[in-house]
Amino acid sequence: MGGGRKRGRTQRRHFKQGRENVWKHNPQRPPAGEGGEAREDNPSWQPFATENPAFEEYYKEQQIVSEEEWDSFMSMLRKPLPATFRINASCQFFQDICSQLENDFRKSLETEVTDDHEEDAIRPLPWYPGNLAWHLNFSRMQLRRNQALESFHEFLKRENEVGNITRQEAVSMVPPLFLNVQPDHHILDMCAAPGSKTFQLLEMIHQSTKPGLLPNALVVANDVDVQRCNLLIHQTKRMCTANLIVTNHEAQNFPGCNLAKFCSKMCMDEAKVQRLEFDRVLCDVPCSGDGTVRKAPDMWRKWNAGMGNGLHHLQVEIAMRGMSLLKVGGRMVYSTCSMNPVENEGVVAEILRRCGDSVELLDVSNELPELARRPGLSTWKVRDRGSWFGVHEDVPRYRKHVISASMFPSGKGSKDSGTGSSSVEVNTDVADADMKDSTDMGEGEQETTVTIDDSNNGDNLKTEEGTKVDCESGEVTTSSSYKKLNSTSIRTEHSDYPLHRCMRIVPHDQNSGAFFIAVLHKLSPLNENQVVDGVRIDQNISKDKTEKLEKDLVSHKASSEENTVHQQVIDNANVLDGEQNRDRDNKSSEDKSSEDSKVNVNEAAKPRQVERG
Ligand SMILES: C[S@@+](CC[C@H](N)C(=O)[O-])C[C@H]1O[C@@H](n2cnc3c(N)ncnc32)[C@H](O)[C@@H]1O
Repeated sequence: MGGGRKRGRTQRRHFKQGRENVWKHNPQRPPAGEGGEAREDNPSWQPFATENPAFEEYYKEQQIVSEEEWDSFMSMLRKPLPATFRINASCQFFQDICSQLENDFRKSLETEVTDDHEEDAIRPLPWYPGNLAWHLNFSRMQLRRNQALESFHEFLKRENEVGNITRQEAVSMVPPLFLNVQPDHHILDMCAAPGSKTFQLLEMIHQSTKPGLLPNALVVANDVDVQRCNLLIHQTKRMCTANLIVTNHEAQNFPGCNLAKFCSKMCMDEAKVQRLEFDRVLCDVPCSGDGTVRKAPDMWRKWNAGMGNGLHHLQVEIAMRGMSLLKVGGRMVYSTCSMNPVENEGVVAEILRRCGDSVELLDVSNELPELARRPGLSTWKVRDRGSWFGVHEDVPRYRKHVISASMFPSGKGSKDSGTGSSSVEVNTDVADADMKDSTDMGEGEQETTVTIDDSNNGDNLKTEEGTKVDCESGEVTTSSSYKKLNSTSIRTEHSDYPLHRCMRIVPHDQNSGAFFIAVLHKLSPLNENQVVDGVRIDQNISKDKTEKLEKDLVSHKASSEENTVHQQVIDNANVLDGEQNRDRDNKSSEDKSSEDSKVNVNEAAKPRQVERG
């Protein structure tokens, strides 16, 4: 307990220091001595600059909302985000908490309503099942400062601390709901920290289990950042569950795990080792986070188009690893708190391209009907160093290693694609982004920390030929092959995939943050080419590469046969999926045919053309 208190204080100190840094950069900082603390109730003064012309230009061009609603969209983005929380339906005092909210607070807080559009001080979110999620007509700041709200604030803090409620941004509660979790599921949360969605998943598996009994389900919550894993553990220990494993891996290289069901002697027999496959995968990837701007207003200052471009490949690789770890018949939800199509529809389209007929994008329009959402985009553009590109072919050759074909709607690369379309690295050339989620934070937790190295995305950028390009005007001041394309006259393309099935949540539809969600269903095992090191199936793999793949597959098989490990969960880092499955009794899988997963090495090494259209 003492340690927890200490950590809380340290986090608060870091949070304050973070604020101070924001103040330093904020030209609208109130003059000293004018009592100038951030005051949301003073309309004439904003604690942060809530403008960024590049941001506005970008999203206007991407047409994420219509021209008519642009002003409502922008003005909602500039408003502080109302606080929301979720009740833990698996907790002992669940009924008492519900009745306290309905019968006491809902009435006693009525007089505190300040928003003309809202009648209730607190109300359940209509789309969340069982009235378990609540919306407050107060921001977190108001909650802290308003005397009349003090007892309510104390209630929230107390119940949050013991795990009876969780303070979490409304839109962040959406992805787990689309997983349709059952109490016997194996669930992988690939990028889990700080753990709000993990907690939600734990609530779901415990909710339908009788008190005192443990569900058969297992949640594996992973994050690459060890400090954030600490936050994740701190968050999830409130659940007192035995059904959680926290891991610290790169999600894109998440190891294949085998379950040894019986005692160690039996494990000697390879036939008894069972591969751990997941019925559900949550792929809530690191993203530019611009959908959280209402909660993290320093995003206005930090935002640049390169942030999304720089994360696209990592997001694809994480999602592909998730897909390969998913059982046939299972669901994976891909989500971001970004509005950027390069991080959203662009990634989903690339997953569909790589997985071919093995994966479908589900139409979930009949699930959570009260949740206001918009269809995903089928057309978008890519912005790089001040220029817009609608097709990959128009990207200058020397930028093709950064701006790859997979970022575009068709995913089709030009002949001079360079390595771009098969790159699996995070493009630190574009933005060195250390993305932190800010959708879910309780009291005393840290606020968003987004560290973007935008040195390459400043106003004036140097091209590789040493030519200066003005990012916003796009003017080239000396001769260069990097020519500005007028965004209205550029060629654009349309994706053939049913990307309208993706869901976009926009802030002005239901007074929330912005979010992106896609629900994917695995229909059959992935072809090995689809998962091996991100090798693109739509490329002609050279003979050399094919031979190398064959060799790797054979040598992997040999080594995995030599190294039979005897432990309860056997961790085979970075092994190829199908290969690992081979020759094993794979009864746990819902595979429609276990024969499907027995891939012939020579067959597997051949490129398979499954791209549509
Ligand atoms: C959007 S946040 C996740 C929020 C979390 N799902 C929740 O609801 O609380 C993204 C997380 O991805 C983690 N991350 C970044 N790169 C990663 C990688 N390569 N593998 C695994 N996790 C990664 C970050 O540390 C961060 O905690």
